[in-house]
Amino acid sequence: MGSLFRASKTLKTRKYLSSLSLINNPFDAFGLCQRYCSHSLQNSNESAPIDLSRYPVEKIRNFSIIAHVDHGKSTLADRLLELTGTIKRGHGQPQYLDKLQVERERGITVKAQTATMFHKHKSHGCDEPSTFLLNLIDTPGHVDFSYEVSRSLAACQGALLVVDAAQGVQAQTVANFYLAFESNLTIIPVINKIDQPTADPDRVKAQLKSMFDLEPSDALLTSAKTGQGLEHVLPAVIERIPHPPGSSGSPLRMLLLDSYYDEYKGVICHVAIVDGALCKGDKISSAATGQAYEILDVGIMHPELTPTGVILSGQVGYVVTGMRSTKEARIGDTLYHTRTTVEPLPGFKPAKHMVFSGLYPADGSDFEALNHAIERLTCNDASVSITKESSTALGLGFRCGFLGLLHMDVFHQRLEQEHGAHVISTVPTVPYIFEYSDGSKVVQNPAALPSNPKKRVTACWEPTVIATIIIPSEYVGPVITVCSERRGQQLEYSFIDSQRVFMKYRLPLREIVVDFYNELKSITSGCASFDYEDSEYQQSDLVKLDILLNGQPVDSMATIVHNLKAQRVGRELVDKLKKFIDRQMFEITIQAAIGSKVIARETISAMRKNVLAKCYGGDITRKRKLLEKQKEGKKRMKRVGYIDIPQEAFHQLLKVS
Ligand SMILES: Nc1nc2c(ncn2[C@@H]2O[C@H](COP(=O)(O)OP(=O)(O)OP(=O)(O)O)[C@@H](O)[C@H]2O)c(=O)[nH]1
Repeated sequence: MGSLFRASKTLKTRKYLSSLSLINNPFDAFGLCQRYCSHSLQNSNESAPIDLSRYPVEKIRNFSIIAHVDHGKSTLADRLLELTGTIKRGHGQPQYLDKLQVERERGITVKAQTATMFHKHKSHGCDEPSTFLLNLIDTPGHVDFSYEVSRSLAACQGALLVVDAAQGVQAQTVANFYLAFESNLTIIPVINKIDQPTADPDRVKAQLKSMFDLEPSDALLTSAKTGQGLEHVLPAVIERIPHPPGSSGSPLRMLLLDSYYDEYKGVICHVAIVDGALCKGDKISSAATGQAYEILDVGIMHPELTPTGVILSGQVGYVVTGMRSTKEARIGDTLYHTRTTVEPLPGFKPAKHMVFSGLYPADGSDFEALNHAIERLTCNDASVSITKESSTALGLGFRCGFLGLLHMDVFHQRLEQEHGAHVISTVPTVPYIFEYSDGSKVVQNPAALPSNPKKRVTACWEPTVIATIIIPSEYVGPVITVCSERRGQQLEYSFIDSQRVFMKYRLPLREIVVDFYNELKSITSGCASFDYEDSEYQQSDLVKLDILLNGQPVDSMATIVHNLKAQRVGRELVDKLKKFIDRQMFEITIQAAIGSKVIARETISAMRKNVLAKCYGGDITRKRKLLEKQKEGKKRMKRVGYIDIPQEAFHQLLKVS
């Protein structure tokens, strides 16, 4: 009954709009929206409870919260949402905008989230306070998700740079500052956690001045935990951050920021209206694909999806179109009214895949189920690249490209938790370039290389990164040792203040994807902070390391390593496998080899079945015959026997660097 009522109401609205002969006239979008809104407000509180036409660009502020991991972005976002009445105080759900189960369990933000708030503020020179529309974007802090940060910043004119009052400036503070700075955003420094006993806001102010030239007097001092100083945050946002450019009277240009799949509504796109206005029922086209759609629903995130029937220039909101899959929703795409001509917006650089790994169903017969789970998850995480592949040991599976190791981990966890898939993942690898006499090739799967690439390969290159490391000065020695062991080259070394050192290293990506950050943290008692950005390829002496079980190479365990490290990595892999492969009825030899040269070897002895159990006393020759038969059988098993490799063995291999 309810849906029938809604449907007839929508029909009435559309008839009303057609009677105004505006529905197909995109140039009069703003007029249409005004009429649509006032009409809707007169007739229904259900479809348009918030009248966005009251918020011209001058009354809008779009800002992000950026910071190093755990400096309190999501907690600060919570407090601002409470302060503006967007969510109830004591809603019982800390880090409200961290909606994914994995975000709650790990206490990290993985996906940027937008929330629209309304705040009354009396501007300088005005007699009366007026209400402003504020769009807050909470961003992830971890380096793997900096792509999310740069996308969010495209919809903003300002950013709150949150810094922990005790920890001070850390590696991702530096990275995020430069992302915001390069996007020409107004940066408001917020020194958070001032309630901590070890807080030293003056030291942090001095760091902000020396590293980023941010004035100490501009810094806001807050405690998102106790609420201290929070009353100054939103006035600073309104006073210091400029309103978005653009005008609602211009032809529509809408930037597609993100998309996800909802069981009931289909694809939901997060958008920023750069110019013009958009109404429910409008026809829009994609600049990337040329595909046309009708707007079925439009609104804001307040903080849940709240239909408004219209969104106007400068606002950030969501649209539901008839898109069937998120593959149609190209992040960074420009959407515009069909039959208008607009200059597409610059969009975003495509996400760069740093790490590749094979994903296989734990049970070979579950391939279709895994395929389905991956398809559904990539609807909500379009930054993963997927291609099908097959392995002799693991059967049919997928080669997936991730933004980093944490991203890979989070993807696995979401596959298991949200889609019930059980997967085996292979050793992560980085994209190497191998040059053959007939051209070069990017290798994302070591199994694709011939066993002795040196015979045919004329040169090989590996990707490098520029790493930023910030540490207390007493740990400089051990950190330099670890970086040189990982083939790093120091580029910069300076003091942030009397206690902390800032270093820049060029490191091969292969060396940091596996366990580098954990090692850094353990040698610095958890005080190191680390960030990286990708850099150029460098020529390198690489070899393919094969793992053989009973003489048979296991393609899914092959890896590419630097020649100098091959011996150590081979030994570690063989030792780990010996620990995790169970004894079987036959002997198992585990070997690591480069081409035909075996560089490490271990043996797992056979379990012995007592074939003489039923022979009570009696003839020695009969016993001998039984033992001979057993030996023969074992030889045969060793040749044809299928060795069970537990999932744990694959997981352990991930940790060998
Ligand atoms: N003492 C104190 N703790 C705080 C304050 N703000 C946040 N915290 C705590 O710091 C931890 C991290 O806070 P989050 O808000 O999740 O940090 P975040 O920057 O969003 O973290 P990521 O999303 O992982 O980057 C949580 O345990 C918070 O309770 C504060 O002002 N004072």
